[in-house]
Amino acid sequence: MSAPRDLILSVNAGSSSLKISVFKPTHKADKEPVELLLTASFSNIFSPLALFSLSPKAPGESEKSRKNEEVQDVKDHESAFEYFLKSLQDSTSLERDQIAHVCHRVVHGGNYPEPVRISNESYHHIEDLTDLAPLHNAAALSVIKASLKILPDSSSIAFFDTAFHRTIPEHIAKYAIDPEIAESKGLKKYGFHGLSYSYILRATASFLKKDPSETSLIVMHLGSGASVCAIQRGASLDTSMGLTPLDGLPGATRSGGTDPSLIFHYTSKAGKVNRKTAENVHITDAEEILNKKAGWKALTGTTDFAEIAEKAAPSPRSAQSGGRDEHSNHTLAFHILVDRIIGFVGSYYLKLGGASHIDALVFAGGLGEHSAALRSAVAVRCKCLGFYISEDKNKRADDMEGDVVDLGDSHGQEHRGGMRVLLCHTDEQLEMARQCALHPEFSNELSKK
Ligand SMILES: Nc1ncnc2c1ncn2[C@@H]1O[C@H](COP(=O)(O)OP(=O)(O)O)[C@@H](O)[C@H]1O
Ligand SMILES: CC(=O)OP(=O)(O)O
Ligand SMILES: [Mg+2]
Repeated sequence: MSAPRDLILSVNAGSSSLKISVFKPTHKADKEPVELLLTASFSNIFSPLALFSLSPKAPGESEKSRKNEEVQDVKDHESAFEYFLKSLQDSTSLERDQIAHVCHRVVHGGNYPEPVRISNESYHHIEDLTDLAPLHNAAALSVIKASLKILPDSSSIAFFDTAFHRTIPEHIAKYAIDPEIAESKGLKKYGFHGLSYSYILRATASFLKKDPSETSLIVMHLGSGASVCAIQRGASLDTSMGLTPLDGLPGATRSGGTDPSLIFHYTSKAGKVNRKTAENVHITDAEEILNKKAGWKALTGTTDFAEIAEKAAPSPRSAQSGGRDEHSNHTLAFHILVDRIIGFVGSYYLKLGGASHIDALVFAGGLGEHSAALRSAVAVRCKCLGFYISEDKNKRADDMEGDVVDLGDSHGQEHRGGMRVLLCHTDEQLEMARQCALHPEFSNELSKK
């Protein structure tokens, strides 16, 4: 007898990584809707040797299927996905035929308010949005194409980063430009990392024993792409990324927000626009430079933030005093990021109406979850708003259990409005699988055998 077709595969195509998790629905109203069976990831996809890891999570699955290896044949997201499916078949007890749904994280979904099943029409609509998320949508589409080809009996469903931010009010989402042009070209703030913010909202509300619709947070998703979001009573009020994921905070290879005119001056001499030299730099080159050749990689030569945090001096003074010390660029990169983060935290504190309207400040993403030095530097600057952390808890956070960890200094909290400082281990793959298993139409298609 063949195994039931009930597995959910969640695929997250990042700018240089591919994260995949496999889930089984529990079909029980009093339990979490899905159970994790396996996680896999590829990093450094475009480097000569990508790194592949596979970890079984189900109790029955043999430890023998665990892998951590450099792989030769993976050169892009599509080949990484194919390599994963082959490993699933060869090294685990799971079968491809058991996969009912493949959930794809698609960063730019334009005005799609909900997940959509991939059809000719939705595929082409996502393709049209590729220019607005140049590091992401094309990678996701290549994996969608591969799954339609290799898994023709499973359905592919797109889950959008942008959907969470559809509640941002008009006066915050709109730019001060010609309204007709803005409307006809869809030029507005869309916001990203929405699957992560959805997960964090639910997880922190449950931790705080509140209903999500009564929970207000300032959340920092700090990964190789980084953003901040103000969540007011369960709805996105503002976020730091905009029309594209380039705006706001700097990232591993992204500049973050700059003066929009900077692109015209980038290559001209002495900071003056020289039409002759500017002619040689096409506008799409500028987009490529600001997305792929900027950020902390451009400042320091590495995308590894752990190395940057380790080499950065605790105060930015050495970077300001002429760059004499060996690691002044690391110091500069670290403190540029801290400066931009606290700028958004301060702004969102005001937009949310101050301490009595905010439940917590939340750190998440690769840097937010693992860099105690970055959390400490941000928290020191946010103390004046009434956010207190315990340095001891901050240092031990990696060893603390649970998907949400309280970093707070309870003495401070008791005396100032009760705002918490939390760390949340966010999980975009789990968020998609949950939404899929709870969706009336998609859940009906999961075998209950
Ligand atoms: N221990 C650590 N200290 C500081 N930064 C870290 C640590 N571990 C991972 N990171 C950083 O986290 C980033 C990746 O975060 P992640 O949220 O997984 O990003 P993405 O999935 O968007 O690529 C990398 O830039 C990496 O340098
Ligand atoms: C939107 C975005 O920047 O995503 P990521 O952080 O996964 O690169
Ligand atoms: Mg990410």
